[in-house]
Amino acid sequence: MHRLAHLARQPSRRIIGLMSGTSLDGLDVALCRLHGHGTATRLELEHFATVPYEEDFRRRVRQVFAREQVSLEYLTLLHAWLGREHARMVLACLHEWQVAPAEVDLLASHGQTVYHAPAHQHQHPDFPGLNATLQLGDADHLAVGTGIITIGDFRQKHVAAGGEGAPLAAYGDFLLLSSPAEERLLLNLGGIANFTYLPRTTTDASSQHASAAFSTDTGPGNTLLDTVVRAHFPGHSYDEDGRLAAAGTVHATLLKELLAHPFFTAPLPKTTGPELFGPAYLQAAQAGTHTLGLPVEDLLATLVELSATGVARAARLALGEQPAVAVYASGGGAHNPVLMAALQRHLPACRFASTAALGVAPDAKEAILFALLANEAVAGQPLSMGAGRQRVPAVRMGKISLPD
Ligand SMILES: Nc1ncnc2c1ncn2[C@@H]1O[C@H](COP(=O)(O)OP(=O)(O)OP(=O)(O)O)[C@@H](O)[C@H]1O
Ligand SMILES: CC(=O)N[C@H]1[C@@H]2OC[C@@H](O2)[C@@H](O)[C@@H]1O[C@H](C)C(=O)O
Repeated sequence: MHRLAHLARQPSRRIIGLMSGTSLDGLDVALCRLHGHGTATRLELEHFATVPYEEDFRRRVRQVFAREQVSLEYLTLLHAWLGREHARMVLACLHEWQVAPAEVDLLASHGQTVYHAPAHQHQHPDFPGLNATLQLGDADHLAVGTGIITIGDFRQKHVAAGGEGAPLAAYGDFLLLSSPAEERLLLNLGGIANFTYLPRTTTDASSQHASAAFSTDTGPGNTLLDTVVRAHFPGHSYDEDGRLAAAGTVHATLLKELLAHPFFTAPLPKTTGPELFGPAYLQAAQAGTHTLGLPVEDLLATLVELSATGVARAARLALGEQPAVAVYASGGGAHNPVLMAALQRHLPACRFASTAALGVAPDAKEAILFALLANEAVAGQPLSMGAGRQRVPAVRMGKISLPD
């Protein structure tokens, strides 16, 4: 605790942010130097790596991932095992980068979301209106395994304060990427797609512009695309550069059926996950439109269109009929030219670029977010954002795990 108090007073901190997302492609590890805190934060990314998950690793996570019913024994074992595995991966990165654990101030661990249950999605009769979310990979294992003080389990505070536990991106995007020059959407195309809306900053009152920033999920990003590729091409996990989708044709009837889900018209902000946008949702829509035998290229083309339409609809809900803002993309889907082209078509008045144009590596952005949140937990203040229904809970997030 003395060490934490000391750290809080330092002008800068060296923090590793960890993110393991819904795509289960690997653990993102971002070693950051953070200067200051709050709106004065400045960040340097010193090192970044994605430690890929082996097939057997993914198999274990999939035993419980987004499943309504699982073995409680398996879940318990996985919680400890993931913490230990993530610690091992962090140590391997540090070894590679020739950085000693003692040279790192904090580890910020998101863990692995295994179930996301916002009230609108679970509708369980025993828990009406209750938002909940569960991340595995216990932070004590990371702290003890690496010797680095670890801040983990960020999402619970957000839920406790009235949010759905996600997206947390608004907190980091607001601190790092707000601009006096332009209105921005920070669009993350992961397994699930989400964006942060950032109005222009005004010169004086940062509190005023903070009042309108918020983030929301928009629907599937890559998750359904990956599901289809895995089912049709064993050993492959995604449609590289959208080549298969580019060769297909959008099936209008299937698209309409997929878009009929009330999630797409629900007010912002909202969150979702593969619990909803998974194989059962796709199968039901295909069965209902007699398209179970659709060629895989057409199916992928339709799902790209679904992801792009989800983003465009949410952008219109946030910004009106003809959004005309700067959009900065990140996440794996930003590497998919077919998806990016569809987005530009849906939002013709927006200017698209990668977050790289803002100095933030697009694959590292979510891991960086957790480093930022840990920095705020230790040295910052709760941040107030959003207005009305879009109010973002004013909280500092994360729990402290000490190595000894
Ligand atoms: N070159 C590429 N072409 C097409 N798709 C790609 C490419 N590179 C990555 N992707 C997609 O990006 C996915 C990984 O994205 P990312 O790592 O952002 O997801 P995540 O962080 O796990 O998800 P989330 O943000 O929902 O938690 C891959 O599974 C794949 O679908
Ligand atoms: C519950 C959960 O893990 N949600 C993730 C997921 O991946 C993308 C999207 O769905 C987003 O809402 C969130 O992650 C990012 C890092 C966030 O909280 O901003």
